[in-house]
Amino acid sequence: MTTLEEHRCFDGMQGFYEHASREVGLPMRFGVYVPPQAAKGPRPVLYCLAGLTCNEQTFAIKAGAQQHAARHGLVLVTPDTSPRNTGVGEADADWDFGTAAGFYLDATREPYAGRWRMESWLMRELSPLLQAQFPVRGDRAGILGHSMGGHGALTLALRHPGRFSSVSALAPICAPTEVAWGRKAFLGYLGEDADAWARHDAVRLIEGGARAPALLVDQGLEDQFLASQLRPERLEAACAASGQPLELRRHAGYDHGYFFIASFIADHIEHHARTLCA
Ligand SMILES: N[C@@H](CCC(=O)N[C@@H](CSC=O)C(=O)NCC(=O)O)C(=O)O
Repeated sequence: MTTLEEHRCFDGMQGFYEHASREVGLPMRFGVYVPPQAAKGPRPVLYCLAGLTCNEQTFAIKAGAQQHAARHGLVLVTPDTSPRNTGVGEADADWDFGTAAGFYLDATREPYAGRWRMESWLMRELSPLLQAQFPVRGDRAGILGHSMGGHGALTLALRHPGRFSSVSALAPICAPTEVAWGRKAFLGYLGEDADAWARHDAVRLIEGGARAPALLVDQGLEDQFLASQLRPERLEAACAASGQPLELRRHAGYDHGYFFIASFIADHIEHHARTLCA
């Protein structure tokens, strides 16, 4: 693991790191915020997944989460959103597919299958690496995400029961098989395999019986992607029909961006700390 940058932040340390990923076969980057309480021993960890066009620095720089993580003693991890410098030329053609648009799954379709292994990287490689290199408790992890990262947080929690004790999302893509961003990504990464698509769709997973810890979801009502790409009402309906606990909060006036995230991130950190730091 290589340290790229480290910065003192709210008496803890915000760093950015790179390691040679076995799963991806390329260097992968991630950010880690270590809170001051970690000086006395390992702390619970909260994975923060960013959206389309973002990298490992975006959430760390723009969300304003560190001050709240420092208060509660949570380690924050901000993984990059896709492999980089893959040599797959077409991966750089669009902002909503390929580079910076990994959708937190393992691709099965060429030319993406070898490198776009975001789910395996996060779940099988980054998690043990963090426990080995940082003061992180192995038994207490939460996950949150924004937009494409919200899709990632919901689906990873639903697909890996027991791995995350707390889950939340801001403006998540709730039903990717029904919207353009998701359909484009799933076709490109998974091909025309409808069953595989359903296994990476939060609404379909919940309808199929998968369960996650109680969900907190915030959504701005002036979000430019609300009706076309996000569809929180589909998550609301699936949770109501199946008994999956969900608190969905709708906020007048807020759009899709990081000013929205920064406005509600304290509530999300609090939501996770209530379980992870109990
Ligand atoms: N370039 C796009 C807008 C891209 C965008 O809004 N990205 C969001 C995530 S969208 C879903 O995953 C984001 O978080 N951007 C980073 C930021 O700093 O705001 C367009 O032209 O519409």
